[in-house]
Amino acid sequence: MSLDIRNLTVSIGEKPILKEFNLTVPKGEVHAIMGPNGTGKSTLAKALAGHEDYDIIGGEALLDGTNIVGMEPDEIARSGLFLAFQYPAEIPGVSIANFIRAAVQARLPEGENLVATKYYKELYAAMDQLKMDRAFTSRSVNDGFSGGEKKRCEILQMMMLKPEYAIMDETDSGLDIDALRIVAEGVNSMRGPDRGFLVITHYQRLLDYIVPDVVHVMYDGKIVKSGDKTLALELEEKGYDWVKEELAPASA
Ligand SMILES: Nc1ncnc2c1ncn2[C@@H]1O[C@H](COP(=O)(O)OP(=O)(O)OP(=O)(O)O)[C@@H](O)[C@H]1O
Repeated sequence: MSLDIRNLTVSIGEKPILKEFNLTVPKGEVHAIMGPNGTGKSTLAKALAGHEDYDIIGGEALLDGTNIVGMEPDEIARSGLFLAFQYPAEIPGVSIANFIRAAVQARLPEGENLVATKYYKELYAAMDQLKMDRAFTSRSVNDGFSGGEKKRCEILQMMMLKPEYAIMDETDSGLDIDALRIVAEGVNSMRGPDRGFLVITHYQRLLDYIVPDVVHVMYDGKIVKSGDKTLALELEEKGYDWVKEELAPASA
């Protein structure tokens, strides 16, 4: 059981961004992707989530064997893939409680109804874990939230939806040190044999808290190097130039 991305080629307008991209994240593992700005990390996340601006012109993305390429975003979410956005959208007029409730309901088998008392009990427990004030439940999704509050709200959604696979796009950006730890604990509490994570980050520090099984380096629309968690430390220390030099030693 895995999220299996095979030869995925994605363009924005005429510009190719992902070029025959390959990656497998088995259930039970946490994979991290690092890489210089503009190499296509967010493009990967958004293309997998079915964002309309990204044209998938080749390849497939198999979620436990089912190809999600071409599916609508809500169908992809119902299939068990969750994306925590780098820049979460604001949804004025829709409360967090109602938004998450509708999303959780949509993932239930047809004919099954969410029991309100059970839902709120779980919601409050997750909010307590993330140290979110309960007053947030009645606020509109992300409307006027600080950067860190938006990221906590994303993790709250993930904890309630319990996806099979979660992609986190720079969830650590904008978090203060305490919030980083709390968010990481939220993620760690969800780690297990039935779930896979893909964590996109620029900073090794996040990976001290969410310890990855595999670290990948993405460059120019492809994974160009993979290793264990020590690769992140090496990147932090040496930057990306040595990886680029390894790719093109003749021109270095
Ligand atoms: N909607 C868009 N329209 C045009 N170009 C885009 C669009 N979205 C992304 N791009 C371009 O695609 C390339 C890859 O962007 P992407 O956001 O995937 O990179 P990234 O690796 O996530 O970068 P960062 O580390 O800075 O977040 C960039 O050159 C970017 O300018």
